[in-house]
Amino acid sequence: MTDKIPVTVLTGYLGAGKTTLLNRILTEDHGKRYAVIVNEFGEIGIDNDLVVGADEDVFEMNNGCVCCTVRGDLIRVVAGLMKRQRPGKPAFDAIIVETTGLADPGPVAQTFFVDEDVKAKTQLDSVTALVDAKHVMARLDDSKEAREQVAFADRIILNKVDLVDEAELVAVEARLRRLNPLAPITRAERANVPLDQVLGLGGFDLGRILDINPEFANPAHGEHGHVHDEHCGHDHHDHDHDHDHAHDHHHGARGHAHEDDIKGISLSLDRPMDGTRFTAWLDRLLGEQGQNILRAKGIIDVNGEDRRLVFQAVHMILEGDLQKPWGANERRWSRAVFIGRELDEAALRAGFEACAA
Ligand SMILES: Nc1nc2c(ncn2[C@@H]2O[C@H](COP(=O)(O)OP(=O)(O)OP(=O)(O)O)[C@@H](O)[C@H]2O)c(=O)[nH]1
Repeated sequence: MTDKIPVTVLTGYLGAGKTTLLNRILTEDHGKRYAVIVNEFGEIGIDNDLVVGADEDVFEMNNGCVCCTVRGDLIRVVAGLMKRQRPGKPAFDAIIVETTGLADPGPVAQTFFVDEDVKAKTQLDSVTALVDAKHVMARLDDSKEAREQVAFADRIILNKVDLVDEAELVAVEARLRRLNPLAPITRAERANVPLDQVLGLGGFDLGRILDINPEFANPAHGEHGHVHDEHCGHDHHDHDHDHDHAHDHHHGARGHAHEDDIKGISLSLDRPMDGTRFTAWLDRLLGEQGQNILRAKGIIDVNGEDRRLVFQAVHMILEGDLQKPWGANERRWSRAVFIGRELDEAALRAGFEACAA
């Protein structure tokens, strides 16, 4: 045993159930204090508000895409966490990092091996991948990131088993197994896995990852604490920069391995919305364009309603409910993010704004 703080990385494609699992972890009666780091695709923080009991222990990193920028941010956030103390011990028992659904978890995991300071104080416990049983086959076909997430995992949670039949589950499991022969696969509904199958595993297998990528634990340019990978063609000299949005969207031209055809569109409105009109618009939108909408979610200020309307969609599957009331001094506003292919931003914005009450 070491006194290093264990870190669990939750990965999995958009909408697979990472936040659902996170909320399960945070609400279980375990007497532990977790620091949660959420990295979200899109500019408006939504995940932060969807994590239960979201308070000062949730740290958000909103970046348009995931590469060296996020690792620099991650190092800063983790280093900041390590400085906090409870009497005689660190402020947290463990750290959980929820990566964006579009991220290759490799660079995130790498952070815990290449930065000396982080390495000295933390221990990567495991990388757990959530898999959406209904949509994963299509994603494994068309998304390199989805394949990497599965290949990289120490444990795979095959979630949403309620949405498919047994034959399909068996087929999915066979395919996951081909991508990752070693990680145990646990079936789950609403991420209902026993927590001892996710936390405290001591499961991150560096040897296995070095088989896949021998360069994994080496700083790419051989510098002390260098955290960038060989794909990064940017000018790296400043690890202390804040969010470096400036280079977020140029990877395509540099051959960066992101899914450049996928776009995240953030919408917001400071006036209340007409609930009926908004729901009808969203239903119609998902009906017509659900194939292209990988993920949508939002928090809506509904006219005449004290509670916030929270909606979530993965392709055509939509869930929504009224959640906690707006606080007396809280800014009441509606915000939503749509992530997908071939989305018409102007039309989405116009449709959204037309729902104003
Ligand atoms: N039917 C069904 N829906 C589920 C299950 N698990 C999660 N969901 C729903 O799937 C949607 C996405 O779940 P999240 O936990 O937000 O997924 P995520 O991976 O955090 O999503 P991103 O952060 O956007 O990538 C939500 O509407 C959940 O309620 C499940 O086992 N079955």
